[in-house]
Amino acid sequence: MNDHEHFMRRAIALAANAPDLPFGALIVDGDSGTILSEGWNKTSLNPMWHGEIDAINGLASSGVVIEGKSLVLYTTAEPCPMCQAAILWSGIETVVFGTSIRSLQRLGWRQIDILAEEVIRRSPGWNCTLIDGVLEQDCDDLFQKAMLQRVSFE
Ligand SMILES: Nc1nc2[nH]cnc2c(=O)[nH]1
Repeated sequence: MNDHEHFMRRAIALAANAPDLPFGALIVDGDSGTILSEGWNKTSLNPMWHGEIDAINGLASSGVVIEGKSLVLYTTAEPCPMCQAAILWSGIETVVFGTSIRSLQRLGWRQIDILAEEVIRRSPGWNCTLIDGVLEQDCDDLFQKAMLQRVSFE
């Protein structure tokens, strides 16, 4: 298992905290491999509290000095435009995700139709590398299962 898969497994484990909305995220120091913060979707408390926002807030309130660090964010799903903008503002260099927004839409998830790469493309001078499709099938399965559960309760 490579590092990306290792940390994506952790994002999947974090997503289990929100089985109906399995968006798990963590931020890692890319040089040392230290996990700096972890989060998951808490939109039942606040509609903006996406998994990525939870991890970013956790890092901001941890007191860890981030200057000079190469931050990598792992998330079970491609960041929405709100999260991708927050990622740019946070200086996170690399985002690694599992499921794509297109896959989520295919599985029936309501998503804002702006891809993370489009947010970056429209932000010249802001640097962020996207790495997609890490443990994609495992992540897709999480979202498919959550959607099937949801439909069966309707
Ligand atoms: N990536 C991502 N997309 C979402 N769409 C709705 N909630 C979330 C979330 O927490 N993360």
